Amino acid sequence: MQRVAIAGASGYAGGELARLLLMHPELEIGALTAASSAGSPLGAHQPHLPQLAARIIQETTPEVLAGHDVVFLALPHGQSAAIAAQLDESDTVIVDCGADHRLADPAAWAEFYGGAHAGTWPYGLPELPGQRDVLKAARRIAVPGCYPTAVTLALFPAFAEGLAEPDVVVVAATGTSGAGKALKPNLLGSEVMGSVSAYGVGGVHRHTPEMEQNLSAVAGVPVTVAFTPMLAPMSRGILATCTAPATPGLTAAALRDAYESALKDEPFVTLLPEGMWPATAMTYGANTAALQVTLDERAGRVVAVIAVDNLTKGTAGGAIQSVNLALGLPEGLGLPLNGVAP
Ligand SMILES: NC(=O)C1=CN([C@@H]2O[C@H](COP(=O)(O)OP(=O)(O)OC[C@H]3O[C@@H](n4cnc5c(N)ncnc54)[C@H](OP(=O)(O)O)[C@@H]3O)[C@@H](O)[C@H]2O)C=CC1
Ligand SMILES: CC(=O)N[C@@H](CCC(=O)OP(=O)(O)O)C(=O)O
Repeated sequence: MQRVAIAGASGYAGGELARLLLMHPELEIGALTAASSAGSPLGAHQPHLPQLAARIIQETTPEVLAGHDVVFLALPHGQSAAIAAQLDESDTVIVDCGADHRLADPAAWAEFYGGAHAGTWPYGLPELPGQRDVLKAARRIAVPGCYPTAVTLALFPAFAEGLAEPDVVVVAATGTSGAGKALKPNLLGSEVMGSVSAYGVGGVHRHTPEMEQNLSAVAGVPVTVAFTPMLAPMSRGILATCTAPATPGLTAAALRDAYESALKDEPFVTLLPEGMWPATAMTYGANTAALQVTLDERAGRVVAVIAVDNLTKGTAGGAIQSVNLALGLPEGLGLPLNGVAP
């Protein structure tokens, strides 16, 4: 058994990590830490985890996090880099579920996040071409953002085969848990229920450079992404519609073949049967992405629609998938393939 600490255990990402780790046969939960909730029982914050209800949350300090094989940092942006810099354990796998170590370009960091760029860690998306080999040796892992996970999985097969022009448009709806637990006026139930609203419009959402980074690496040329996120009245889930101009001469059959071939060995990315379209409910609580692709022949565009659970494949499940690789365990160990329905 390898021992695992969760910093940010009172939050949404920390709670999902704990839920999944309780089902993992090779990882056991050690320290559970947070900030304002330190000293209180985990059950007060994660009532869906009765096995851990009596565990007392500790302060997030290097001393408390020391001595674990894996440390998950599910902390607000900026906080994970600060604590990671104090964790001087080269053999420990340190996993940043926040954004601090995702971007390679300091200028993009400065533009979208501001402040000092903490550096870049191996990117925790095993499905990206070549990334499994990187993660097998990793002792630091940057967990992708939830939207970039969805968008990258939806479009990488097209860009890997040169089937789309590098001019992407994404419109994606997310549930409220994406914003974390902190109370925000626009996330009050009375504001969210019965309404879908756009936010972060006009190229300003901080996940834009991360999507561009991933797709540009696959395409081998700079890819621009026009991204419009939306808030939907659901607790979990992302549904992203991703389109790009088709390269001249592309046929629907060639597009389907490319996706089938890119995804045939991917355990967690399901290319749905033709005619079936993704819905967030397909992935609820599962470490899966449900994907469909087609060619809009009239508009000349590749259209990929994808659903993920932002907390599972979009954060905690994806993080554990990468940790499995880093520890030399089977990549899918302990991770749910089946969702919850209805
Ligand atoms: N929610 C999502 O869908 C996704 C989240 N992430 C990332 O995961 C991270 C956590 O997000 P999420 O769980 O949603 O956020 P929450 O607001 O739900 O939880 C934040 C957690 O961090 C703790 N915390 C806050 N400040 C500090 C600090 N200074 N020192 C130590 N602990 C602190 C909080 O403790 P306390 O409650 O005691 O104050 C809480 O446990 C973020 O970086 C986010 O970007 C990534 C992908 C998707
Ligand atoms: C509804 C809502 O606000 N969603 C979040 C989702 C982003 C997220 O959680 O990802 P990281 O914080 O890991 O980058 C947002 O759009 O900012």
